[in-house]
Amino acid sequence: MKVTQLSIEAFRNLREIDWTPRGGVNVIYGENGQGKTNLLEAIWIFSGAKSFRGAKEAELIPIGGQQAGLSLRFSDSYREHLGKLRLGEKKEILLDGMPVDSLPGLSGSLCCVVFSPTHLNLIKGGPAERRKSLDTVIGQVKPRYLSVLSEYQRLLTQRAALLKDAQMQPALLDTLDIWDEALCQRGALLTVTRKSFVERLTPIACEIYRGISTGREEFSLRYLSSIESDGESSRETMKKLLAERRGDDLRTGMTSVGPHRDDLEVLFNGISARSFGSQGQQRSGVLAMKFAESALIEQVVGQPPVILLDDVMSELDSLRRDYLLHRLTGRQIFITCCDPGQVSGVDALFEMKQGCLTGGGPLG
Ligand SMILES: Nc1ncnc2c1ncn2[C@@H]1O[C@H](COP(=O)(O)OP(=O)(O)OP(=O)(O)O)[C@@H](O)[C@H]1O
Repeated sequence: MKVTQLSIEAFRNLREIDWTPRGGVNVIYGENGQGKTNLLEAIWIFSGAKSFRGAKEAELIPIGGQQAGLSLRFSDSYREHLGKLRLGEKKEILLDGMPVDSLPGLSGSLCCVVFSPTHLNLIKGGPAERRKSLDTVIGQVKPRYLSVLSEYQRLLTQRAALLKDAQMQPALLDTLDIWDEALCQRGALLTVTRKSFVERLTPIACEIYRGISTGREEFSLRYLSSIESDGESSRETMKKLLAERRGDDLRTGMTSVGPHRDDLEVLFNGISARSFGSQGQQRSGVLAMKFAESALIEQVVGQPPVILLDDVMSELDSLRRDYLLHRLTGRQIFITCCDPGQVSGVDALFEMKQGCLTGGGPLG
């Protein structure tokens, strides 16, 4: 996949940008706080995934302004697409001229993998970070997964309200089985999809980890499910566990089993990377996972995703930088950095200064 043109009317601190990137390695350099990450975010938003900085939609609108407006032309192996976004009071999202009701509705058209320093939380942070990361990448290759996820989350909220209300009106408990049935149907589907995704991701991530790490430790990933089933279906197991724990759930007002409680364990030589991994090991582990995502997206959708690398080159030594760029040959890559001298094999160089983008001519 390739981004062929990005036009920005207004987006965060970026204004009136009409940009034609190249097919290979695009480097956007500039001092801190100029708008380099904002530019990557402007591309990423068309993937339909949530902001990789955890930003709310309102934060994308320029401070003091009323609206954000941007459009992106991108192509896959079959055709060119045009996405248009207007955020603010008069929200409008269009894909190839057709209205889309929300940003997640764009999922499945532009596949991107992003890696920024905040992604170190994938190992250091809590389970929610890892679940979100898995959901984001699965959602890109299976947009239907996101609808099931949002139904599941809605059912969880409704079940929590019911558990609470049932303390005052016990008759409401009679309806709990119906909610649990619906919850288990979605919950099992999410669990099975995540597990099989992690099974496919693991060998690729291990191979990449071996390539980028100087250590000899074995890298592995394990999906930890709260509904581990022993032969029976995940749905049956979840139903059984929900029934067993109904007393606890009534007391706490929360649902204690299901994919919202799961985790992705990252291990070095079978030991928790979160608790025992060094900074360098953790960084290499996250990179391996991110690059494995890219390879897996390519396997599933049959074409490579667009790669967004935000400010990560300065954190890597030259051997790792070269290894990664070599692995990414043939893809369109956007790299932001302060010092463009750190990146080799650049196809086009752009400078970001106070929200304005210049350059892109032949490299001197
Ligand atoms: N909604 C907004 N409206 C206007 N300006 C914004 C908005 N959101 C962020 N900014 C500004 O954008 C700038 C940050 O841009 P960005 O994060 O892209 O910087 P950067 O070039 O990637 O910097 P660094 O190298 O430090 O990561 C800051 O000056 C910030 O104040």
